[in-house]
Amino acid sequence: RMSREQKAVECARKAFLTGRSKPLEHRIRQLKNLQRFLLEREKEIAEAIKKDLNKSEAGTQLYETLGLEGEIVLAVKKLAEWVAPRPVEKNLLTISDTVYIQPEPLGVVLIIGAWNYPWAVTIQPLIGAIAAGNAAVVKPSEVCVHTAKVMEDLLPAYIDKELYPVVTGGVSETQELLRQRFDHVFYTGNSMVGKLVMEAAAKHLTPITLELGGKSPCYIDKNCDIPIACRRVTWGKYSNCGQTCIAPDYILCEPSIQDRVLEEIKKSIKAFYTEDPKTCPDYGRIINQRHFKRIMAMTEDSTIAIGGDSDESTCYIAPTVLKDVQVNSKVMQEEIFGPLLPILTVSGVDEAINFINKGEKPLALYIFSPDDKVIKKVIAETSSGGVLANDCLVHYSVSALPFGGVGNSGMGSYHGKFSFDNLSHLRGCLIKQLKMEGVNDMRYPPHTAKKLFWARFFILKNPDLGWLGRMTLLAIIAVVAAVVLQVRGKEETFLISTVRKRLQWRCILFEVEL
Ligand SMILES: NC(=O)c1ccc[n+]([C@@H]2O[C@H](COP(=O)([O-])OP(=O)(O)OC[C@H]3O[C@@H](n4cnc5c(N)ncnc54)[C@H](O)[C@@H]3O)[C@@H](O)[C@H]2O)c1
Ligand SMILES: CC(C)=CCC/C(C)=C/CC/C(C)=C/C=O
Repeated sequence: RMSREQKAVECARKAFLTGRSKPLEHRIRQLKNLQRFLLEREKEIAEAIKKDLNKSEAGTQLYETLGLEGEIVLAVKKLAEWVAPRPVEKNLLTISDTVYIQPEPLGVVLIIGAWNYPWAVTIQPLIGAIAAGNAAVVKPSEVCVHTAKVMEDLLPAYIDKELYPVVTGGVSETQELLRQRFDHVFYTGNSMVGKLVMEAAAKHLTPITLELGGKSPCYIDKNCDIPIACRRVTWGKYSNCGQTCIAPDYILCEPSIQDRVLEEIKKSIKAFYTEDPKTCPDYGRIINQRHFKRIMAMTEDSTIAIGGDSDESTCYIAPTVLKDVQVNSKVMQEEIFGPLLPILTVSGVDEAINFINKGEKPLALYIFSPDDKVIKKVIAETSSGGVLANDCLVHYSVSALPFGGVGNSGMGSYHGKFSFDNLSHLRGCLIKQLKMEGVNDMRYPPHTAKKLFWARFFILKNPDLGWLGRMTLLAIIAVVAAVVLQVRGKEETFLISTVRKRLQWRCILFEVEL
C-alpha cells in the first residue's frame, strides 16, 4: 500500500509530466491565484497565526504576507524575462554560433517549512517553484498546527492541487517524504535536521537548499548614534519574540558604551511594548513549553540587566537583556531564538571581528557605525549569509538580494530572481550550423603544433570588439574556412602561413593582441 506522502509525490510527478506547469501563462495564472488566496483568506491566515504564535493581524501582514505579495508581483512582472534564453559571451571558436543559457524546470520540488514565519518560509519557496515551472509538494511545519490546517484546507482551492499538493504531518511524515525521489529539496529549519535532509537527498543525488539559522552577531561602534542603533536592534531582536532566523543574536560593544546601550534598549522596549509587554498585542509568545524551558535555562549563568519575567503557562518571556556576558556562558553556546539579548564587551572592532570569526559563519551580520571604513572593514574581514549596516532584518525584504546562509547557516539562496534560478536548471545550449567545416580542422587529428597554435588563438580569445569588430572577425573566420576548404589536401604549411598573414594584418588593424 502506498503511503499518503508517496501518493502526493506520485500525483505531483504525474501532473508535472503532463507538461502543464511549463507554459508562461500557466505559471502566471497560478501565481495570481496565490495572490488572490493571500488577499481573500487574509482573515483565516491571521486568525490561525494568532492562535499559533500570538502574532497580531498587522504583524502577520508586515512580516509575512506583504513580502509574499511583493515577490508574486515581481515574478509576474519579470517572468517573461526570466524564462527567456540568456545569450552569453562567446570565444572566437563559437563566434558564429548561437550560444545561450536556457532555464528549464527541475521537476518536483519538496518544500519543508519551519514554524516561526510559517507563511513566509513556506510560500516564498513555492512562488519560486511555480515561477520556475516545477511541481512542488508543500510540507508546512506541524508546530504551527492552525496555520498548517489553513494551508492544507484552503490552498488547494486556489492553485493546481495536483501540481502543488500540501502534505501535513510531523517528523515521521517528513521522513517518509524524504525517502521519495525529488528533483530539489528546499528545507527551512534548524541545522541538525538540515543534516538529515542532506543525507536523505544524497541517496537520490537530489540538489538541496538549506535555509538554516545560527548566532547572528551585532557590533555597535562607540561613535554611532546609540539611541537610533538601539531602537533598530530592539525591533530586530524582539519581533516575533526573538524567534526570527536573522534576529541579532548578541551585541558586541566597547565597555564604555554598555550602560548607554542598556538604557536606550530599555527605552525602546517600553516605547514598543509598554511597561507591561505581557499585555501588549504586538509582543509575541514562545512557540511551546519545550522552547520556553530551553530559553529560560540560558539565563542561568548570566546577569539580567533588563526584563527576566516569565510565565511558563502562557509561554511568556519578557524582553530581556543580559549584560557583561561571558563567552562560555550558556546563552553563547547555541542560537537563542528567543527574547534574550546578551551584551559582550570587546576592546574594539578588531576584537569583534576575531570573535565573530571564531564562531560558525552566521546567517546575518549587523554593524552599527557612522564610519564607512569600519563597515567595509567588518565586511571584508568576516563572512556571513548576508550583512546589514545600521539596521536589522530589512535586507530580507529586498528581492534583488540573494537571501541564504553560508557554511553552518545554510546553502543556496532565494528571493526574487534568485528563487527562480535556484529552482531552475540553467541549461547551457550551443547551436552550430553544419557549415564552415574548415575552421574545425585545427581540432581534428592528426594534431600538430600549428593546429594547436590556432586552437589556442580561437579558444582563448574573447572577442570583445563591438559590432564592427565582430563583423570583421566573422569575415576572418569565413576567409579561414574558405581557404581551408580550397586548399585542403595541399601543403599544410602553405595554408597556415597564408591565413596567419591575413589574420595578423586584421588583428593589427583591430588592435587584437596576437
Ligand atoms: N534561514 C531561514 O530562512 C530560516 C527561516 C526560519 C527559521 N530558520 C531556522 O530554523 C530554526 C527553527 O526552526 P525549527 O527547526 O525549530 O522548525 P520546525 O520544528 O518547524 O522544523 C522544520 C521542519 O523540519 C521537519 N522536521 C523536524 N524534525 C525532523 C526530522 N527529524 N526529520 C525530518 N524532518 C523533520 C518539521 O516537520 C518541519 O517541517 C532556527 O534555527 C531558525 O534560525 C531559518
Ligand atoms: C517589515 C520589514 C521591512 C521587514 C521584514 C523583516 C522580517 C522580520 C522578516 C522575517 C524574516 C524571516 C522570514 C525570518 C525567518 O526566520
